Amino acid sequence: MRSIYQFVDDAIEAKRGEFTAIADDIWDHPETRFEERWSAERLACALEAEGFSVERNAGNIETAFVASFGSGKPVIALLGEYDALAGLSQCSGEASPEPLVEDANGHGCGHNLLGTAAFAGAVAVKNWLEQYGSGGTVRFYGCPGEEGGSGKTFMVREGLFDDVDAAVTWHPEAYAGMFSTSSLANIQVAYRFHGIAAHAANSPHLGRSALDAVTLMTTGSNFLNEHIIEKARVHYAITNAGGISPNVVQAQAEVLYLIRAPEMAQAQHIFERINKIAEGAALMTETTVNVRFDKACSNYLPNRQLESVMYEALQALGVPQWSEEELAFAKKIRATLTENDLQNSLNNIANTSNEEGKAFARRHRETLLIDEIAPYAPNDKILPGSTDVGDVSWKVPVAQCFSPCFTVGTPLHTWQLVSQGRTSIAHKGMLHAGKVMAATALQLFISPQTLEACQSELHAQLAERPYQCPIPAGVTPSPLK
Ligand SMILES: Nc1ccc(C(=O)N[C@@H](CCC(=O)O)C(=O)O)cc1
Repeated sequence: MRSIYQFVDDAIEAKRGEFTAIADDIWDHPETRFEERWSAERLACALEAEGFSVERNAGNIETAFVASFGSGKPVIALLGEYDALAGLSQCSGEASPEPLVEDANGHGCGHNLLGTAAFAGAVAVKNWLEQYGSGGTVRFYGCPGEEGGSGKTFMVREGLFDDVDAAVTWHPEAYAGMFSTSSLANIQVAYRFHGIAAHAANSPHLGRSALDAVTLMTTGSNFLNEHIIEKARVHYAITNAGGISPNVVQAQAEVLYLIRAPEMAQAQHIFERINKIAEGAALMTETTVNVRFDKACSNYLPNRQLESVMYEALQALGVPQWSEEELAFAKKIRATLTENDLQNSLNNIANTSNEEGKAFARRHRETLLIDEIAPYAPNDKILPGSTDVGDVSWKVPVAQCFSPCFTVGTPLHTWQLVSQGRTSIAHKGMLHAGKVMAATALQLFISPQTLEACQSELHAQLAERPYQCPIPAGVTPSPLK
């Protein structure tokens, strides 16, 4: 048998055109959380055409689906995302901010690539199972609403991962490496204040302002910020300011909080304190407050066994090489980034490893497109962000890699990222990630001992810290309003 690395490389290269077309199609239809109807259907149909059987509306979530090929154990999952961000519309391949459609959505986190690479990986695994397999199931999980929605946490709560043995995924980045850190747990919760409308000049004494309550609540939580653990973060967005008329006392107003901490228990503790601030604000203003739990996700639990399998695949497969045209475009993008953008991006790269990682980041200060694999070292660091892959990682062993899709220094959630997400640079990184995920998954089919080692590692952790889904029963996925 040829090496599995050669196999996945051939399998994915053979359909390069189809995969890049899907990623571009999803880029062309940017849909925000839980409204990814077009994107989910594009992938679901492509999976059906490849012989997968597709369960749509998985877990009763309209834009979630599970595609399976094969039968029996082990069940290995590839996780794909396809949601976009609001307000980030941008023409592709441009080195200046130019919305494609004013005020429209855009793929500012590269999820058009994320979902498509997982699809490519699933197809390569399926091909291998057909030719060489002796049982087992490969699944593609169509995971909606990662951005602010925690789609996967809902999917975990609905039991969709109950019979899965391990999962792999990735995230587009400026470099090839391992997602070796934890991430922040978070809770998102909406506070809606109800007051009494009144003429703001004639009878303000009869009005009770919900907007005052929001203002006092945010003031209170900003004071709280100094008295919580250092790594926690409390952000908010005022989602309803009570109208646009200053001469009407605002009868309703809403603020959406995002509370983050390294551990879910810490986030829950801060959430309780924020609830008291909300009650205090209502008391001060003689308004009432309604608390709506929106969503939550757990911190990510790295699985060192599975990570080392994936890192081996990454090293065996090598990294994309860049053409003169790609480097020339990257140079133009780099010219739009600040020194602070670059430093922040290099810090993020350094954060995924130890001293070697810092040296790697320093070495790439002038690099436009990285063509070297970042060092990997298990560490206790925390990504300053959250991901709903966290909840999957408490359920089954998970490994995640990064793949180079963007110019070094490109921040996530910016027009520069949207612009690069439909170029040959992004396509190369995406196909590369598909190969790494496929090869990692195949090792688990080939070596039951390896899979068992990954599972023992997780079970040892769960014995000490059992998992509880942080989203209470009854809470349903909420689209961006
Ligand atoms: N490899 C990554 C995974 C997630 C993110 C990220 O930006 N996640 C959002 C998720 C927000 C949420 O969970 O609500 C965030 O942290 O704000 C960034 C890199």
